[in-house]
Amino acid sequence: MTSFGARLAGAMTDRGQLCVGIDPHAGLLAEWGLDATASGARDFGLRVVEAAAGRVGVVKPQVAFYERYGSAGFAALEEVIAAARAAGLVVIADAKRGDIGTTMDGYADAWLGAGSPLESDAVTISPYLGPDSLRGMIAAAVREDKGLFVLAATSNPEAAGLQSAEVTVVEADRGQTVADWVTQRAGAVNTSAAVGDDAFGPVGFVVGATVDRAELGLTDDVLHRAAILAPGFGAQGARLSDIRDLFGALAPQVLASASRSILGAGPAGIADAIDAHNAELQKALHA
Ligand SMILES: O=C(O)c1cc(=O)[nH]c(=O)n1[C@@H]1O[C@H](COP(=O)(O)O)[C@@H](O)[C@H]1O
Repeated sequence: MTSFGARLAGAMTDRGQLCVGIDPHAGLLAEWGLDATASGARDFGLRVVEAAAGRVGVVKPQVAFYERYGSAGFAALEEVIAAARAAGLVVIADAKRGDIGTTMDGYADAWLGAGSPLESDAVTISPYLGPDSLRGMIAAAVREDKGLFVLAATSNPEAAGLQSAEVTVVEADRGQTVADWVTQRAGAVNTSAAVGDDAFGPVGFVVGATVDRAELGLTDDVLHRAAILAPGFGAQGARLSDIRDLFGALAPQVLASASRSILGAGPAGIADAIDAHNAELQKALHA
């Protein structure tokens, strides 16, 4: 199978750098004329997939909005993921899983395992049990040709206090922020012999578009060969037209993620909203 890094880079080259979030929260379901049930969330997801296919290369279903309906919600999510993958979209399951090593293996099986009902192309994961807790998950991504997006610099303002905190790391010869530590440790595989020389390695990072990377001690070199999932555009205030100012030399690595600013257009307007987001992004990237 082609590596995740190659699949993602191909999707970004062919279809651009916009990632459409699939976030069927209660307010949006009501606006879309759908019930706040697993079946409503399923119909919502399938309609977003239909609009996204051929317009973008990547979608990101928000697992929480399916999980809230229990087993019926997971069945709905399985259908949405399968439909997206069948349509040729790269699927990032936004599950934000994080636990100790052996338990993480279970999450790896669930989200990355070949033939798993929830099999996706990549999953978001949390490193706050320590970056080494991700080791098994990273090994699974390499083995399965799948991807990970590790929370490094999240878009929510209250996270900066934690992610910019300095840690004492025995092997480091300098103080390191939590964000720097996480990206350095988890991203090491991207330049190791274990992976090929595709544009991206298997470990990407979440770096919010609303974040001051310098404050978090995040330098460009630590993100070398990492895909960057950047939420925060649209509803959270960052503008796609500013992508080059926000990300500088990293801009070509950025997957700009937006949910509410697209989904709020409703079922009749979503295709146009995706086109408008794409046009704004393309103009900013290639001006
Ligand atoms: O991992 C994420 O996608 C994520 C990380 C982060 O730092 N901030 C963030 O907002 N997200 C997710 O991105 C989506 C943002 O939605 P909108 O603000 O509506 O575009 C939600 O599904 C969030 O859970």
